[in-house]
Amino acid sequence: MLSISRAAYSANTALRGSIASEVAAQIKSRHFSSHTDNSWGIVANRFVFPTNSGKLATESSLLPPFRGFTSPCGVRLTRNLNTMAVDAKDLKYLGQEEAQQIDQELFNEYLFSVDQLMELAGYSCAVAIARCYPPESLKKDHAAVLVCCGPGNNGGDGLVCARHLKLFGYKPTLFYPKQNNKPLFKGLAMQCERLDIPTLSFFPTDPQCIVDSFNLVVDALFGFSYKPPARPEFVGVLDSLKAIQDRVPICSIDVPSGWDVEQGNPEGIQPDLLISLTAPKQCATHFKGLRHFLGGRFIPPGLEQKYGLKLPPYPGTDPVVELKVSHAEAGTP
Ligand SMILES: NC(=O)C1=CN([C@@H]2O[C@H](COP(=O)(O)OP(=O)(O)OC[C@H]3O[C@@H](n4cnc5c(N)ncnc54)[C@H](O)[C@@H]3O)[C@@H](O)[C@H]2O)[C@H](O)CC1
Ligand SMILES: [K+]
Repeated sequence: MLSISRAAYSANTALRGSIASEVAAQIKSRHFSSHTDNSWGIVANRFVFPTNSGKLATESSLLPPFRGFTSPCGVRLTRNLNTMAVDAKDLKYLGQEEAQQIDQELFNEYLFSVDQLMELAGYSCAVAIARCYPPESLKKDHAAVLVCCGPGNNGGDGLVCARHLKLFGYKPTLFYPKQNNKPLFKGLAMQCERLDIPTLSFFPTDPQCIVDSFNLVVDALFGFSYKPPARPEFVGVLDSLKAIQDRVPICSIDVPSGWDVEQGNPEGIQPDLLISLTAPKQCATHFKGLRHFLGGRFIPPGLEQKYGLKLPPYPGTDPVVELKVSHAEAGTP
């Protein structure tokens, strides 16, 4: 076991080189034990560099780099071929203030607790991810997935999602740099820890480490309360996600992180999968990825009518409904 901090990692080129060459040489596993990383202000339980059992699948050994049809992790994604996908044209696309109003009304008028809605939201995200990227189709390290969680409720959805992904047979790892101290969040983080979900204590500065280790990145950094520009402590992470997005698909929860909730962000990350919660936000009209789901099946009909949400019917008992993605329509809510 080896202790490592972010500073040590950055300063130690030999260590970085050894991590990279580990992948090339298909070395079996590497573990980093508990430590405190003050530069992020967090205590991470441990860092585990995912193990590679058997032959490591590299991009070139798997597939041609066809973004838009086949993801580099070997999963075939289809667009608009899913007959269950519904036309999103009738849906209402929410602005930031309206999304926050609905949220407050759910808590104050309908007396839901945050825990309840977060559980349903995070669960629906895990279901949508499993539909698009079944664990058995992911080649790297037993379906290894990196779940990046922010400080707000979007991050809480990510923690719940990570827990369900683990129960679905994935191998999630958390990156949760600014941990929320509220009891709800501490509980969610502890549940992940008890499920043996490790937490990265720093974000690898070498994008290749992420590419080699993870099949997918779940983006739960910021949701509908984000206000650009990103504060300095998150700029590096958002840049790293941009650097790897053509090689490791990003699945964004509710809002692609770093996007203005209404205007989007053409320079920002471009997820392959977007899971909107409650109702899509206006920025979803700028989504250029492959598949778009609606989740968070908890809106009472009275609230749906009051805000004119025109939600599509969810199939059967499903917690998610797939929305058609039509890039010709992007920009017209
Ligand atoms: N009704 C629903 O649909 C539900 C949705 N859920 C999820 O909750 C988020 C919204 O959560 P909220 O806590 O209001 O905000 P965020 O998570 O988006 O982020 C707030 C967090 O981020 C910090 N922040 C804001 N701007 C910046 C910036 N420019 N740089 C750095 N940090 C920033 C801010 O200080 C806060 O700490 C919604 O999207 C859904 O995912 C619920 O889980 C269930 C109900
Ligand atoms: K997000």
